[in-house]
Amino acid sequence: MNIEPIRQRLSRFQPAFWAQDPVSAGFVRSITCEGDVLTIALTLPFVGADKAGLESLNDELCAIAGAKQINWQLHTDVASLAHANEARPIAGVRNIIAVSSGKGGVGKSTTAVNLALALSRLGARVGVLDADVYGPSIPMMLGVTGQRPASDDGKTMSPISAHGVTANSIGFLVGANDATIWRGPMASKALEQILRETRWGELDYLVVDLPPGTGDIQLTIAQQVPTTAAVVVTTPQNVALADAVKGINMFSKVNIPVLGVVENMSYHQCSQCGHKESLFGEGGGEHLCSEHGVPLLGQMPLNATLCQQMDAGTPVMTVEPEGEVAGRYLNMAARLAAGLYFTGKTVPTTLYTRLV
Ligand SMILES: Nc1ncnc2c1ncn2[C@@H]1O[C@H](COP(=O)(O)OP(=O)(O)OP(=O)(O)O)[C@@H](O)[C@H]1O
Repeated sequence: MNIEPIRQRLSRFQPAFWAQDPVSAGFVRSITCEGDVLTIALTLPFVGADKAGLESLNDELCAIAGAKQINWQLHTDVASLAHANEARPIAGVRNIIAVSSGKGGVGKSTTAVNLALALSRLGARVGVLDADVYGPSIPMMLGVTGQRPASDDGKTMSPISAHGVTANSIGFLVGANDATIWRGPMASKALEQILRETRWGELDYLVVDLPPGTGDIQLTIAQQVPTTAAVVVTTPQNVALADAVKGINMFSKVNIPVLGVVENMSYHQCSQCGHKESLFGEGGGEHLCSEHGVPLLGQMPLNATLCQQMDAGTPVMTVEPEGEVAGRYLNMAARLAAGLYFTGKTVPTTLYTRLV
């Protein structure tokens, strides 16, 4: 069979969030036709492929190939991308995504946890590092408060597993109130230890929840972690947006690409009548993104259930994975994963080795 017309059609198709078509991106592994089944095998270097988008080509491809059925074989092997700073890489961890916010309380940890769970649901191996040493909330949000990472050698720790991801946090090691009095150097030393002494194993993505703000501490942390790229979380209020700009500028100062902005608490939708109300103003995130040339990864409305679920340690991604809110996180995660790949530079993967 002449596969050239099939390749040509694929090369004119750009799935959602991709910066290239599958052919020019080098994702097509093989195209074969047996009987009346056309099999197209793709190897993707990120999770969250737009399968529905690809399948929208089925009728056309069948007509081109004279086939009756298309068999898409999607294989994912997440690429390691070069990290943007001088920090020593962590063997086995392919990509590190820092989640930050200029202002406190805008939903940074909520976003970090749900994006991590969404990446995991899309098929990735995911870890979460709670670098918010002054207010570690990841243990509570993952429902594992009070657990302690085990250490069989007295030097390294096994991360805690919850809802399909692994996590470590200063909150597992000291009382939450003890951490808040730490000064900058102490906090960053503690973080260095949790980052490097955790046996993360093989991870496609490590999501790092940074402390809020854009001061020296955040900058030090962003530089001590071998960060691949960052996400900035904001609410639509002017005060939060102004601080989000500081966050974007902070990352650009240390050459860490900002993959996008998540606008959280974008609006309130009445659970009774469905009426939408923009409590904090409208279009703030969009405006910020267009002004600073970064993508708007997504918007998340104010949602009382989401808040209750996070407080109870049963995140929305796990209790209502098919729901509207989870769908928004899955969409952001797919956009994030593709954006990370297309803005990055692929490097060889270093395999995990047990620390001795
Ligand atoms: N979209 C949302 N709708 C409703 N509640 C939300 C939403 N996002 C976050 N929250 C709630 O707001 C509170 C603050 O969220 P979170 O702890 O994620 O913020 P943060 O920016 O990480 O805070 P900090 O500055 O303390 O690190 C939490 O109780 C959380 O459940």
